[in-house]
Amino acid sequence: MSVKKGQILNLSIEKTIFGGQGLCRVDGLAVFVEKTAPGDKVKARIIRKKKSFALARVEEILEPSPVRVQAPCPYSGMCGGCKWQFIDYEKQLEYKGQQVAESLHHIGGLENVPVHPVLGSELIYGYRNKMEFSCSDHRWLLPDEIAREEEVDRSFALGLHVPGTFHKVMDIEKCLLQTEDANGILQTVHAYMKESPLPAYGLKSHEGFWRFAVIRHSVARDEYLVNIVTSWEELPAVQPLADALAEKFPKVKAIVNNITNRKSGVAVGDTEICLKGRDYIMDSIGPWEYRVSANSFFQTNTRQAKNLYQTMEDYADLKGGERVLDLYSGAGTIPIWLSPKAGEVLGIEIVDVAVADARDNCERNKVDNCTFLVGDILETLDEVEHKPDVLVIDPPRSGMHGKVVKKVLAMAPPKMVYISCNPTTLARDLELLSETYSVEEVQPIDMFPHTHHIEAVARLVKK
Ligand SMILES: C[S@@+](CC[C@H](N)C(=O)[O-])C[C@H]1O[C@@H](n2cnc3c(N)ncnc32)[C@H](O)[C@@H]1O
Repeated sequence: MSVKKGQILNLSIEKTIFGGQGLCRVDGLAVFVEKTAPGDKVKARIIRKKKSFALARVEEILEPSPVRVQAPCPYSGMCGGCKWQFIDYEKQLEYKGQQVAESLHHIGGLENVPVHPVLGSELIYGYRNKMEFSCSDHRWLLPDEIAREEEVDRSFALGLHVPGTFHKVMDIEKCLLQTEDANGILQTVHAYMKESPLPAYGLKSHEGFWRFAVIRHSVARDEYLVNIVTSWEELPAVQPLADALAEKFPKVKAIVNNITNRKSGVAVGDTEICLKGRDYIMDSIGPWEYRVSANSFFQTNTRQAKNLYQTMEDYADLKGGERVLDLYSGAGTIPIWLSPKAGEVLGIEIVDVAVADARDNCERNKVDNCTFLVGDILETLDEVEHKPDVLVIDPPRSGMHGKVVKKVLAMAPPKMVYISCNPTTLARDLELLSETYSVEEVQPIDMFPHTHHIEAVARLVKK
């Protein structure tokens, strides 16, 4: 049977793929079906047909999979924040483990790499220490809102994006991935911005004032940082919001205003103004205290970050006195974590504020064997004078630049630990590194319950 666009088919979902969709085959053709779980039997419409695959949308669930559970969030199924709430958590872990193993095999061509069972997250709701909410001058309506469209004010939204879209923002009252207090903060910011005479940013027109509200929580101290991102500086508009937040929420210890007129949908300002209290919060991972500024990277699941760093330390297997190089070092969390056993650790990071945090964090923790270089790894790697004994790599989702991989291979450290938040780029990079390194084992760690995202730590040894 040849599959055609518009056709309605009865499908049995076999598995999930990276990206979170369900997969089944129709006469050998891969059909990806959104919002389904393995074991689902669905009636679905083909919405796109390509030579090697098709996409289908569910019209009706004929028989739900036994792995389905009731999703507690009212936005589940519509919001891009987390798409897997309707799948039992133990099964999510199983699927994520399979995806890591299959990426290594299919993308990296790496066979027989031991992939350990996924380490689950202690908290599966309220686990995120940072949420970024987008403003929009056009509220995207949910199905039940479409029915009463006239009653809904469509001129403002503060919330999360519809999956895969840059301009469709759903208005979010609360997000179950953050704390209750953070939801209270979100509602106060929402009410203030909506009432403000200044307009929300238009994601198509690129005009408007209010751009993002970023809420950061310190698990160790139970304190909050709120970052209000605007298109231009206008203190009379933002200062009353900061004052109101500080008065209503004593746990809010830091409020900043990032200002950017860039069109990119990134909540980072070209300038930052401290509106109230500090311009950072303090958090801990394990025994270490870390200062975290609005624009510094910090692992978003603080409790699980401890397991991530413990795995990284186990894989680095320092015997004492080694020279360690940490690429993509953020706020210095990994160098400080390894500092008691290492001889010296050099971190490289592109964001200068994060490096300032890293240096401050060394002082606070009385660590004196870590140094940092600010810059793009691609160029800054050339400034590294001494060959490291151990290399730790923790790049963004896009993985390492091909030229960085070449430089790493030329450096040829005896051991490497690669931490990745994207199994596909992990597999790609490990394949390139496997020229000289054997991948001994991989430990997937779930930092992001209810999403398809999965962190993985790989141990590499020079052949
Ligand atoms: C996944 S985070 C890891 C941070 C840190 N290792 C941690 O555990 O918190 C990746 C970091 O790489 C930095 N980064 C991204 N591209 C970079 C580049 N080309 N050169 C240097 N650093 C980069 C980001 O700013 C971010 O801090």
